[in-house]
Amino acid sequence: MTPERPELTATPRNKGVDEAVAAARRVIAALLHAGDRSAAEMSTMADRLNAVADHLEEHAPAVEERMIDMWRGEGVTRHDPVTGPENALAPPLHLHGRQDGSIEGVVVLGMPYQGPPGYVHGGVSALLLDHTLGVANHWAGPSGMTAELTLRYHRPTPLFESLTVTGRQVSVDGRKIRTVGTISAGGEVVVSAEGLFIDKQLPRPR
Ligand SMILES: CCCCC/C=C\C/C=C\C/C=C\C/C=C\CCCC(=O)SCCNC(=O)CCNC(=O)[C@H](O)C(C)(C)COP(=O)(O)OP(=O)(O)OC[C@H]1O[C@@H](n2cnc3c(N)ncnc32)[C@H](O)[C@@H]1OP(=O)(O)O
Repeated sequence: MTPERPELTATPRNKGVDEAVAAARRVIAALLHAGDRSAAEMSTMADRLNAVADHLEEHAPAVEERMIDMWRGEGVTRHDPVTGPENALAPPLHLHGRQDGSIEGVVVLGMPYQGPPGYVHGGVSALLLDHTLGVANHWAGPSGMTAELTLRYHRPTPLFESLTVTGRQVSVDGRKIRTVGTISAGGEVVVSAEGLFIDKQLPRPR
């Protein structure tokens, strides 16, 4: 039996790379928050962070090997820049399926995602919606690559508040897949999206 709210994105594990990535997200947000107004000694910070990066680079597998890994099994939902618990650029948005065939997730965006003062960058909203529409297609049936993405920004999208992101496949006509989605804040739609996806799968690294 399908659970009532099936998970469509990987649940972050409180260990391994997920745990380190969660810490990296904190560092990114804290650096932006602190800025040069902070009392922290930033050149010491830079040395410490570079030492961490040196260590990681030294122990990382070859890119080709890692790419194969990323596209195997559950890996497909672990590395993307929207939901991926292994990707420090991902807020991350956690998506689940709804009984009506659409999908939904909730996210709070902080300073690293700022565009206009106090509000989310429009390109970040586009990123969230492109990905959510793509996952909505996977959930509903045929999926593909984004050919067109049309956005309407109705109201500024607030930082530091719960945002609900939704996606729903509306039609499939041959290879053409049409999908819609929204971002809402406080129960009001702030961004809406319409996407045209073309049924095409690029080969996975192997
Ligand atoms: C069971 C639940 C499991 C849930 C699992 C959860 C997660 C899923 C797992 C993995 C998730 C991973 C990712 C999914 C999420 C999000 C992904 C984000 C999406 C992207 O980030 S993706 C990158 C950006 N995207 C591109 O990088 C595309 C570049 N582009 C191309 O690669 C080609 O351009 C392509 C392929 C689009 C088409 O090329 P093509 O050669 O295959 O087809 P062709 O050109 O013949 O077009 C066929 C018919 O579409 C019409 N058509 C085409 N383009 C059109 C347009 N723009 N406007 C209007 N009509 C258009 C033609 O007019 C023709 O129409 P007609 O047949 O009527 O003549």
